[in-house]
Amino acid sequence: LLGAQAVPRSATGAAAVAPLPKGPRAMVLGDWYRVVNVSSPAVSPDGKRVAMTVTRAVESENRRHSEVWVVNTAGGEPQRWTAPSTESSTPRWSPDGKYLFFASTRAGGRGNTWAIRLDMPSGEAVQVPEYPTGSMPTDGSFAVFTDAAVPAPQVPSADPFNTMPAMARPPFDAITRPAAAARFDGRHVVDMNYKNNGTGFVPGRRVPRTWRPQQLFRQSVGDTSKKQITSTAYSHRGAVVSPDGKWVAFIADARLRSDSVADLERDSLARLPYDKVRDEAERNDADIYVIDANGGTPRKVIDWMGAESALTWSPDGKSLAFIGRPVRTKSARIYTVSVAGGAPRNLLGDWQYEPSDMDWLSTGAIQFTADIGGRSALLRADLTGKTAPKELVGGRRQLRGASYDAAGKIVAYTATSMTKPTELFVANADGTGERQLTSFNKDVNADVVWSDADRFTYKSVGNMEIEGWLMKPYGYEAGKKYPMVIYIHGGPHSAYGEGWFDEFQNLAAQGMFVLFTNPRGSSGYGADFTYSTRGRWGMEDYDDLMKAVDIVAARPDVDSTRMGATGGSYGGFMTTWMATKTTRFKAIQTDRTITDWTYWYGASDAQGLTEFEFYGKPWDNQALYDTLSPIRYVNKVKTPMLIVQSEEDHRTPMGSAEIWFMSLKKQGVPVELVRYPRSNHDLSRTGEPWLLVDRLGRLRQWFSHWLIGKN
Ligand SMILES: CC(=O)N[C@@H](C)C(=O)N[C@@H](C)C(=O)O
Repeated sequence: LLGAQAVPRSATGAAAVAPLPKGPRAMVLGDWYRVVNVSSPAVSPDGKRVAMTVTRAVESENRRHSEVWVVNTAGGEPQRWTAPSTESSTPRWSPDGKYLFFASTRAGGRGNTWAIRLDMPSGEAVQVPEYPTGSMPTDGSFAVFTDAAVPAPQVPSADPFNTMPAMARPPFDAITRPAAAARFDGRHVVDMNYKNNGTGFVPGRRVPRTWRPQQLFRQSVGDTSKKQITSTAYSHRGAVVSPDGKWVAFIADARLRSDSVADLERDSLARLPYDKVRDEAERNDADIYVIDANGGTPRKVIDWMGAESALTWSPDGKSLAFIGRPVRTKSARIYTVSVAGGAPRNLLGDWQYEPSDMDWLSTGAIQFTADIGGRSALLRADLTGKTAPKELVGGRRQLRGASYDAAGKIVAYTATSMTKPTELFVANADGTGERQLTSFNKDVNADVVWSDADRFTYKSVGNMEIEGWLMKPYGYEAGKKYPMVIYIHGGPHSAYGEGWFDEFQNLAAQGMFVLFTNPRGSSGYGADFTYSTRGRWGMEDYDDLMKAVDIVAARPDVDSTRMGATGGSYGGFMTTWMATKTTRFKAIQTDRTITDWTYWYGASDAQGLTEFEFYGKPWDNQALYDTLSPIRYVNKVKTPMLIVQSEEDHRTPMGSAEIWFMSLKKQGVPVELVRYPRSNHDLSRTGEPWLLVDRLGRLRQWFSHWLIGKN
């Protein structure tokens, strides 16, 4: 009766949790549930407190749980501020200090914005409809936000298909109809975007296509009425109010064309075959505008070629800063421009790295975080643009989510390093006086000896410098030889780095070296590096990976006869590609894999990736789609492979894994396919905890079996 029946179908049942041995010791799978994640720090306007989201796994219930916690910047124990019975996250303080707002799914309210009162004792979270959410002037008297002014079109209540499951209903443009509404529960598809990795299948429209341009609204604090200040056929994006409350800056179509015209033009261009002159040219789809905060006619601030984002006012209200990217293949820069107009100033010059999270502080400084290869740092831009930005907080770690007090004196951020899961830190805004404010992971850190990694760089094809890391096995002893597994990241435009990572720790704990690198194509090294693999996937980036393997295999403590490879998504493509090109690995694991780019193009929710990277659609460039598809060379594979795939992965759908599995089976190559239910492309990151940990266990077992000879 137990057996298959004992496996729960969903995350509802509670299960007993086995106690773990005291440390110091190697990580065991159960430790995964103990690691706490800290995110979304928010410094109070007076700089005295920091609120944050704290997320833990609830092992017995196979779920994660998030709460809002608060800690004094002066130090002391962090306190939980939201109820353990509900999910709460992403806190933010009202500028007047009266409320701590946060997102929550608790029942009995409208929308998901809730607040804790700070100006009087109050036990329960409340909703405050008279306190608007949006961009506020310095005095915090009102907020500006964007919303559609017209309601979404409703399907008539008399629609004969209303009783059907949403995906089964015949979409608006459909020619066919169910023989009987009650007898068809399949999926009827007419539109291109009918599935999405996160949300799953997306029902088609039951009404004609309409446009609902985003308008500017303002709402005063203490008043629930919302005043619409624009009424246009184009959308307003990224709206920000000037510090004095008189103006609103926003981003909109460069010619203020209606959303319908801009969308229809984009749709028809997207149908054309790749054309070098047209598709590689700089485009000006959007520009920056300013409008009176009570409405009127907008004025264009600048005609700037490229895409603008992260619009921010200077504290004196005379200038605007934005992050601009001239074309997709060029690095993003921070620019400032006078509100009166004129040429924007590039503050980063030809600095190699790209900004994110920019703030223009009330002290006048522009600060931002940036990935510097595999680490990240907090930096201050030179407002003249003459010198490279100054690193304020850095080191071999990853910083995220910088948040400042109103005076621009204090900054809080989360940080993680190779052997330290995320915690909250605070420093003076100039980077001095840093202190760690939380130790949520104290107990697990005391029990588990997390493995550290040595960073190295090496020269690869074309003299390109590549960054890599080698993580030592748990219990490493000089003079002994250990197996090694190389990890290959996805994207391909993402990166590994200087942060605690469950996957690396999982294998290092089994007594293996873990090698990871950022081959060309990775993000974090500037756009030239990121896009240097365009049309050449699996070529020089493969060489970059294999050169790292050569370097490590030559070490006296690495057993080059016991090497493995693993990777997910683009890394899944690369592991199958490797399997067709070399037999030097004793075992490979391929995760959320891609083995045929033409199949992937048709089945994935992200065709734009290869349309750009492979210079067109499969029928525009079929030879490239074929040449770069591992399935074309599957007859060369000799290496045992573990394939891990999620049933609801719409990014890298199951077909690639199925054909790989069948091809290896037919050739007698050892292969296992593990298919995870109720999970999508993000199983290894945000999947159900029991399934996620099960996957980590399979990787341990696979490599232990083939590389160590134990299971
Ligand atoms: C853009 C994108 O989703 N690419 C996928 C093929 C991919 O490689 N994703 C990475 C980020 C992953 O690890 O899932």
